[in-house]
Amino acid sequence: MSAIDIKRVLITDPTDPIVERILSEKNIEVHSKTNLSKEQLIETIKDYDALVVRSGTQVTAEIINAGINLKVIGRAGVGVDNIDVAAAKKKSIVVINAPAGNTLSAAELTCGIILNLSRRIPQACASLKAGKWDRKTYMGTELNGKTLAIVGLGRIGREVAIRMQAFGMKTIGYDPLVPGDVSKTFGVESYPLDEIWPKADYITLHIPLIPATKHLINSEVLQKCKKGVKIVNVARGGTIDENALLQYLQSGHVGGAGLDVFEEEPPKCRDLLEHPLVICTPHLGASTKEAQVKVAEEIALQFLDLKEGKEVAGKV
Ligand SMILES: O=C(O)[C@H](O)COP(=O)(O)O
Repeated sequence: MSAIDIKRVLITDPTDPIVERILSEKNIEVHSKTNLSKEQLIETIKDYDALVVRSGTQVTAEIINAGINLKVIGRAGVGVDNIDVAAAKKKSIVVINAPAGNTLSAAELTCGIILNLSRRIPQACASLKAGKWDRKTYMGTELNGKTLAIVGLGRIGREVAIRMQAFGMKTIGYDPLVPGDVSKTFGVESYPLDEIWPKADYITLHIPLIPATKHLINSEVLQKCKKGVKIVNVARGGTIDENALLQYLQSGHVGGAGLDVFEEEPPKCRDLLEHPLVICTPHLGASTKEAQVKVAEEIALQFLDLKEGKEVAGKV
């Protein structure tokens, strides 16, 4: 790979200061400008040869084409669905992500959501804070002995499996890239998707948003699930058809949903957010101090490698 001359880096989403520290030690100029409007970003980007974003900045073809000096886009995180990778490739702009740094944080949030769904802790807490003493509504269920279906058995899915096994959950899963003998090594029995749905008490998604996964959870799938199934999404919003989910929550077929990500962010689906069986967080999977340091460091070090013409692990 030929060396990429990175001199000026623009950061447009809140990112740990370690990026700036690592890059400025190598005499790379770094400017952090968050909350830019689309127009401001189009105007600003022409002065930079590298861009660092999280999921907040929409790096559209228009932005990429305005980046007349742009050579690299670094995603301080995993998902690159907010970056028009095809438009970048057309202009020979290298896109990299930080594939490993936020794994544990995303897995831990997922486990927390599963526990919260089983006992409705946020709802019970809100009820008590509102002055009620309602022990009846908040009768829960144990996780022990229940089946957790994990769709996507990559880094995060595996960590979720291992942790939830400690609560006595049976873990099953599906991943087209992970054969059954491999998933067995971390205690997950693999099944084709169609066989997963009727077995699961809880379903958690750990998949990217690509055409094949858009609305993976839809009416047809929910119909095949057990009554009372609980759905967790700390991956990408578009993987669930939110209208279908709301309809199945309203009918009582779905017994709960824990959502950290949404088709549109911030979400506009108020009926879904306000449903009493829904617990939700504002895309916080990677929002821990540890994860943010790790992904920021991963991106900065890869920028230095690209500058030296080295191959990098996060090349998309
Ligand atoms: O894809 C990711 O890495 C996560 O969704 C985190 O997104 P964030 O960097 O915007 O928190």
